[in-house]
Amino acid sequence: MVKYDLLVVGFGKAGKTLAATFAKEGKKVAVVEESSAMYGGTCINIGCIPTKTLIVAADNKKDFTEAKATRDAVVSKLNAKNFAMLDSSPNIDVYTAHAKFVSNKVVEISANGETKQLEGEIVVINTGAKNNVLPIPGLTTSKNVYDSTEFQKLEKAPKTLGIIGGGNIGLEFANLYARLGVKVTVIDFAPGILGREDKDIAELAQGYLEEAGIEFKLGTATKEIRNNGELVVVDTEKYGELEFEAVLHATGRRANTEGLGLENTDIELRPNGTIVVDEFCQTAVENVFAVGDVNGGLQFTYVSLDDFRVVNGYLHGNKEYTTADRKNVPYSTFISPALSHVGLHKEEAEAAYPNVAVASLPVANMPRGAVNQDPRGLFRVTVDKDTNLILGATLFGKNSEEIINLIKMAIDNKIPYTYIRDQIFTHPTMAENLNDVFKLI
Ligand SMILES: Cc1cc2nc3c(=O)[nH]c(=O)nc-3n(C[C@H](O)[C@H](O)[C@H](O)COP(=O)(O)OP(=O)(O)OC[C@H]3O[C@@H](n4cnc5c(N)ncnc54)[C@H](O)[C@@H]3O)c2cc1C
Ligand SMILES: NC(=O)c1ccc[n+]([C@@H]2O[C@H](COP(=O)([O-])OP(=O)(O)OC[C@H]3O[C@@H](n4cnc5c(N)ncnc54)[C@H](O)[C@@H]3O)[C@@H](O)[C@H]2O)c1
Repeated sequence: MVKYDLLVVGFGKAGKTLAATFAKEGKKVAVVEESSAMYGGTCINIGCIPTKTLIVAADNKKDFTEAKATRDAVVSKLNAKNFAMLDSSPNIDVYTAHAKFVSNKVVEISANGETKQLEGEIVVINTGAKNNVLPIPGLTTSKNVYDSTEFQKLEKAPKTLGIIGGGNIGLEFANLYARLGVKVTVIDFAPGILGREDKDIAELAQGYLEEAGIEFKLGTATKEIRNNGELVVVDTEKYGELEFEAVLHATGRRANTEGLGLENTDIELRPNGTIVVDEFCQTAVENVFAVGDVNGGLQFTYVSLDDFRVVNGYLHGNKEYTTADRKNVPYSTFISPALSHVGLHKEEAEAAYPNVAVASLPVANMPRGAVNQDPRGLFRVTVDKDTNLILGATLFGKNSEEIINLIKMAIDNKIPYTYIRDQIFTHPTMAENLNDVFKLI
């Protein structure tokens, strides 16, 4: 048995940051990662970074082969950098092996036929999530059907692509592949895409995606998937049989707790496989934490990083910040243009506050829209007129993934909308239009 001050299971965002922090303080740390292809976790290797690299490459008019080569180069560089960041520390042992709990604070690791037990005074579970596999007959047995991880390995783009699931992953890949010249069809059982957004904004987004050549087959279940030679047939309830060269399925991601041996511990699981934690990300076992996607919170890299802040504070005697204090988490969907949101949506705000003002400004009216030669999109802000505080914003337009963070800061710090309305911004920028949209309140 090898003993450590901190044992991290899974090389995710929160865990690797805790490992580096504790090692700097002279603590003995182990990090167990089951695959060398995953040093740095999902975001670096199969998630945010490779997909956004592909999107930028396509924006820069690279073809599929060039875009894929750029993606692969960025991923291998960051994978190596992440490994080196931990491995170069004399206080960290990185084990490339599958970890399985044998008791509350002991995991067994096995690699290359060798088995070892590691014990942590503090244990952090950061095993992330994996692609959900729906029980559709033929989904796992048909040729040319991929999840988002396998799909990124293709060396050649299909001519026609069916995407089952029009969520974040589905829409980002749909827009990307349409730009690369692929005929894309999105199939979803929801009646509309982007269901949590204001209806008119979701419809606007769908319109832009359709202009990009994407077809939508919504409000339908998929009965079966099978092959017709090399082609994939998706048999849908509402639209009958649809045929594609390849199919991507992206219908959510499930916590990675299967095969982790948690039945040998007192750690509790929810029915959907996520780990039950308190507001410090602590499991039912003292000093055993679960962070990132595996604990059932929002599945974003920056939420995993925020779990790090919570656990790190707790372990250093600062219990001021908990997950219950985490509010106004912004998000962006990287379609073209990017769709970003923070705080309440229009209807939520109107239901919660008696005196709400909502203002919208089309990108077509913005000087930077003309400069960018891209008039698509809309900025919408929602304000409580009784206090002048901002309740929410949807920024749909180029670079909104950057600007949305400004609004989050304003909401968190209770900066009244009048401040942003009258603030000096650089020109010509997308951000300066916050002056004008708040002027409409
Ligand atoms: C295609 C795609 C695009 C995405 N785009 C974005 C985006 O733009 N922005 C954003 O914020 N989020 C995005 N996400 C979500 C984001 O990637 C995840 O929320 C985030 O990476 C989760 O990090 P984590 O800390 O939970 O762990 P992860 O980074 O998932 O790390 C978990 C690690 O644990 C390892 N592991 C699992 N089980 C074991 C075991 N038993 N033993 C040893 N190791 C194990 C895994 O191999 C993995 O490396 C995207 C996800 C995908 C799939
Ligand atoms: N830009 C980003 O920040 C970003 C990008 C990609 C992924 N992510 C994260 O990864 C998570 C997983 O992404 P995702 O796209 O897999 O999940 P998702 O929850 O965003 O979307 C899943 C989609 O699948 C659909 N669906 C479910 N069952 C279906 C069925 N039987 N047939 C057809 N459609 C069905 C749902 O209606 C939904 O539209 C996201 O929730 C997000 O947290 C974030």
